[in-house]
Amino acid sequence: MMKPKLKVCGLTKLDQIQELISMNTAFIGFIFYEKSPRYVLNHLSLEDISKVNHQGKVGVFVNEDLNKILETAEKANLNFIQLHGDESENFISELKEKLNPEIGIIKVIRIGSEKPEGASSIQETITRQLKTSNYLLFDTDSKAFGGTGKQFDWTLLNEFEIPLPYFLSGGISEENIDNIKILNQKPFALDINSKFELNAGNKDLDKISFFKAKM
Ligand SMILES: O=C(O)c1ccccc1N[C@@H]1O[C@H](COP(=O)(O)O)[C@@H](O)[C@H]1O
Repeated sequence: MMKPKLKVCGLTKLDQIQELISMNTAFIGFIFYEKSPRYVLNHLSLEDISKVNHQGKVGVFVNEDLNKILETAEKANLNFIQLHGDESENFISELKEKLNPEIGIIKVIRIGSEKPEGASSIQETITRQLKTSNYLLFDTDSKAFGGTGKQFDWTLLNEFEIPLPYFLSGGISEENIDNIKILNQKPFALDINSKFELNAGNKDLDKISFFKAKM
């Protein structure tokens, strides 16, 4: 089995970013959602982010204006756009058309406590992303959209045909990570966030390093 890559999301401190890069973290995530307690522009400028020398810089957006995403991607020199809201396929198509083709698109599918009939509509949503997205990311549904530290029922993923590599997210921690063995299709990457913080946006690097070694 291929070992999943690691994404650490919700970064706000340059020293922690450099440390994560030196630990060979594959993806580093910046939240561009003003309502998030990890809103990166309260801590760093677009120029600061643009100067971070890494090929896995992910910008997380929630129902953001298309031009704003394009502008942020260019100014912060992002490598991936994570769409964490209710972005339609038309929106993602238009974004793909206008975005630098070297930037990958990660579409988030938020999963709640679905009834069986909900599962078929999730499958349709998953299948539709094939045309426009490069990756999927499964996270727990919530009013805050993400960063809640809550896990969804991972067994649901075994009911879906997942045609793209995917990031597994939503309350991942050292306590639940062993359960990925139940997944038929293994994640391309694990996305960790609030379970590895001293406070919002301030990561516990020792805890991350321990987790990485255990992965
Ligand atoms: O972290 C946030 O504050 C956030 C806000 C809005 C959308 C996404 C957000 N973060 C993403 O949430 C998931 C899961 O985080 P957690 O492990 O449950 O804390 C992760 O993909 C972040 O990119």
